[in-house]
Amino acid sequence: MNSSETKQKDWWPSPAKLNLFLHILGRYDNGYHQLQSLFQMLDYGDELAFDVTCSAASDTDKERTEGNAPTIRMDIPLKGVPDDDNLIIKAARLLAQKTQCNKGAVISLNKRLPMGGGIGGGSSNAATTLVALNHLWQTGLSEDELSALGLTLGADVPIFVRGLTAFAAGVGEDITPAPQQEHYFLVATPNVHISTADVFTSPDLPRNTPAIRWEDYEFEKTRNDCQQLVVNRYPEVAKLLQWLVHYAPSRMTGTGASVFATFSDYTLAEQVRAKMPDTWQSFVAKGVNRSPLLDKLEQQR
Ligand SMILES: C[C@](O)(CO)[C@H](O)COP(=O)(O)OP(=O)(O)OC[C@H]1O[C@@H](n2ccc(N)nc2=O)[C@H](O)[C@@H]1O
Ligand SMILES: Nc1ncnc2c1ncn2[C@@H]1O[C@H](COP(=O)(O)OP(=O)(O)OP(=O)(O)O)[C@@H](O)[C@H]1O
Repeated sequence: MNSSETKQKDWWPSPAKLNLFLHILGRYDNGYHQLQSLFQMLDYGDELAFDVTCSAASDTDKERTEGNAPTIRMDIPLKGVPDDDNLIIKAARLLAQKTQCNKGAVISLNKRLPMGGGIGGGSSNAATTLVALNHLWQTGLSEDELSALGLTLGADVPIFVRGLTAFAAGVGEDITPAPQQEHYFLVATPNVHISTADVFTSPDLPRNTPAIRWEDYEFEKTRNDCQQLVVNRYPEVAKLLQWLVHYAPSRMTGTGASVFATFSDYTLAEQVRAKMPDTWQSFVAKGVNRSPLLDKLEQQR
């Protein structure tokens, strides 16, 4: 893609998140876990652009299903993720189906976030798709309706639809906005793939952390209940945490593999990043209380 094409697109932010802590309180009958977590929105992430189509799919379009089904497809398929499995396409199809919308979309993705990193890439992409297409297709769903729809795609989708730094309980859908001091985070990802489902099905995972009251939250008094298991299984995550903790308070996010270190100063975070071995992918971002997706939506109205 050349730079003039990039400029013409109207990009919608799809920010990353961090789990500043993640406690596992128990397990529901359906196998999902009862969590408590603090989701911190970041001012850094992927971007999505939507080329809305109003007519039926062309005869040559492989995406054409039956009758006059609209085209919903990626402009360029995400590497390793067929459109049928891509959460962006799943979200768009779900919205079209739910609202009986007869418009389509060709969707471009500027992928910056490491996939399967515990920073919410796919879930955030799904949420941005729901929010943006609900606006562009004028399908008129409320934030509550979009969140409920998002939950069927993944536990983290509702928090990205809401777009606020927040405490989350239940499987992640019971959200209480919780503005935090806006720190800078050095986020680093070792070159290992960790399956969220594998971590959650491990017999070694602790599942009995007592509930905390939100008003009692302090970073130092909390932890990520998945971290020890991941550190034991993945020496690269252990090595990265040992390296980071030397500079700042550090912890794993989600089920890994990404970890974050917290700084009050941007320059300091970048200085530490500059010292980091190249084998670890990394970025520095600001923790924000309001997601850039909400700002984008507001600009459109
Ligand atoms: C743990 C977190 O990373 C915290 O941000 C997320 O809640 C996981 O969110 P996600 O990747 O969107 O999760 P989903 O796609 O809904 O589920 C992936 C897998 O994680 C497990 N899972 C997820 C969320 C949850 N509360 N309990 C679970 O047990 C389930 O085994 C599920 O098969
Ligand atoms: N649009 C998408 N972006 C990234 N991954 C996607 C997307 N659609 C489907 N996936 C699949 O989802 C898997 C998990 O990716 P994702 O980046 O969402 O994980 P994660 O960062 O661990 O998320 P979370 O923090 O919500 O657990 C990928 O390995 C990929 O196969």
